[in-house]
Amino acid sequence: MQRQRPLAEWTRNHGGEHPPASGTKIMTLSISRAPHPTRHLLLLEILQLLRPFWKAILGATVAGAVGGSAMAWLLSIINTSLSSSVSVAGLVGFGLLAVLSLAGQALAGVGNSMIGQKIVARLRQQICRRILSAPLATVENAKAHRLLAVLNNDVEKVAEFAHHFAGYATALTVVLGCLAYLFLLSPAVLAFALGLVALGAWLNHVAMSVWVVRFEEARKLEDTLQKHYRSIIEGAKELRLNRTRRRLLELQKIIPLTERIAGLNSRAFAIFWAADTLSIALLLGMIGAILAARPYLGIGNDAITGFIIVMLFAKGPVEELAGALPVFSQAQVAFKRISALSIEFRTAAPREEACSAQAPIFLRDIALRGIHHSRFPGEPTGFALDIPSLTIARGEVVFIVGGNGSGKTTLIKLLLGLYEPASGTVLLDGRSVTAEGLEAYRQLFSAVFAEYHLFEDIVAAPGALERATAWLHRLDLAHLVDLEAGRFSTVDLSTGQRKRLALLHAILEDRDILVFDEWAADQDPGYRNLFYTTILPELRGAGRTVIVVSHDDRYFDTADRVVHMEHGRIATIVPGHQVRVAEPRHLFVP
Ligand SMILES: Nc1ncnc2c1ncn2[C@@H]1O[C@H](COP(=O)(O)OP(=O)(O)OP(=O)(O)O)[C@@H](O)[C@H]1O
Repeated sequence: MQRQRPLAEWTRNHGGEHPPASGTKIMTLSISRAPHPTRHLLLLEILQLLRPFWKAILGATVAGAVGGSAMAWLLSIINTSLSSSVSVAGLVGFGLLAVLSLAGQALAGVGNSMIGQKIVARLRQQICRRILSAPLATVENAKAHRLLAVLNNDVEKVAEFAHHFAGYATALTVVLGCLAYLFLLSPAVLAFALGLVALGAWLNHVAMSVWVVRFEEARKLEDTLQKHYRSIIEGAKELRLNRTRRRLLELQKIIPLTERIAGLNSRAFAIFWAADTLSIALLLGMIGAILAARPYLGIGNDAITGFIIVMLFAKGPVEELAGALPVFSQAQVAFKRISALSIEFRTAAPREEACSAQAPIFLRDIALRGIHHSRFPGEPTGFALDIPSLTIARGEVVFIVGGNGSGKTTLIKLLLGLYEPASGTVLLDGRSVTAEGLEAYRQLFSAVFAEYHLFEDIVAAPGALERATAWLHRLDLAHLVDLEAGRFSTVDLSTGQRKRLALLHAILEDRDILVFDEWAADQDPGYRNLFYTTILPELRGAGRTVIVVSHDDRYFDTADRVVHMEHGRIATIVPGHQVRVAEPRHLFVP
């Protein structure tokens, strides 16, 4: 693999855009620091999210505006009817305007709630897509608890805002309609009302700038809380065995942290309620002041009663809008977090459609040349892997061995094209694997990692499902697991049994190269023996190339070659017997 240009440089030159889909050789970036989403990038993210819905947004806005204006007109009819008798035409007008106002608001409400929900769905899809297409190192470095906090917590906050958005939008159109009516009534009265609105807005703005800081602080702590959640679920066994650890986690971590988050949120809401009460006090004060100053203002009675009707009518929607502010602030904080993650995961990898999903033809060998890889680039200490040259021939069974932390797993992740090296190349049949070819290159492999995930669905080569039942018998799983509509009936099994099911997944995929990272470590002696002395030779016999990370020195002689790793380097390669490449065929039915 050849590193062409780092993502940071690309992003600098192209304003954070995706690189062109094809014709470029830009590789994915293995390590990316969490970027701070600038206003520009945030705006870009928001616009990208809204773009597909602009017609619906426009329609809902027009419906809302019509509904709000009709409401204002309605208020004018009510006001004039208070001082004079109502004609039949006036009553008909009242009815029509009421229908128009309600229809406009209902349409705006339905439209906005649909748009809100679609935006949330899109947001969820976009984050998942970005995580799915990001370089493995970015996912690993982002840490699971942080990703989960964004996926669960932040998206929910945005969803909550989206859920209420229709109500807010309707309230806003009613308030705007009321202001329009005040203008018709008397520009002087409108000026009063606008002064009031401006004062209220300023008050809320000041309060918001204080409470947003609290919300942001609380949100930061939620990441750590997610980590503790994982500890209490994943560490359930250990925590039950160690009372001191359990008490420490609960008393010194979870309780203080949750209290702190609650305290920050409560203070934020207290500020909101103070600002809200002050705004209502302002409104009532203004009505009182107008009533008191009526004789001196030179404004007609109509205008005064109209003003009071409008103010009292608009109080409800105004309160609703004010109540939306903390929800909006929380959604804003959450959206910033989502965007930061989204931008961090916006990879310079070629777009999906530009990549071939077809595995290339594998004729001769895969190789690493001049590879240097460091887990945390730029840091002088820390693990680094240096592989000047390593070639694995088709049909070979190669063991990668060495002490803990010597770099075996890192080496296979480089061979699989999962990590991008800082320098050096991965070669397939002598040709370097480019960024565009990487996706296809990875389809050559099936792997069972030491830290693997067991999927229930079987995504197998055509015809492989028939072989699955036979393999379930062979691996002594048939009495526990069934095949149901292309999936395993259960994956809730013992550690060794789960690993055997993972092996079955790899075999059913029928790929050219199989990689097993300490597969036999959890197996009983019988299955360990079966793996090394029967399954590996069978795979070799079926023309497969097999790479095995192993600590089982008893079985090293079953390999064609043993690559010995030490401190991120190849210490020795012990040659085995002559490799005889078998004709590829489907993996057999046992
Ligand atoms: N999750 C991690 N976070 C930080 N550094 C890591 C992590 N995993 C591995 N490393 C670093 O990478 C080095 C190589 O790890 P690697 O997993 O490749 O070793 P290994 O030979 O497969 O070890 P083992 O036999 O224990 O599985 C380690 O020595 C460690 O410094």
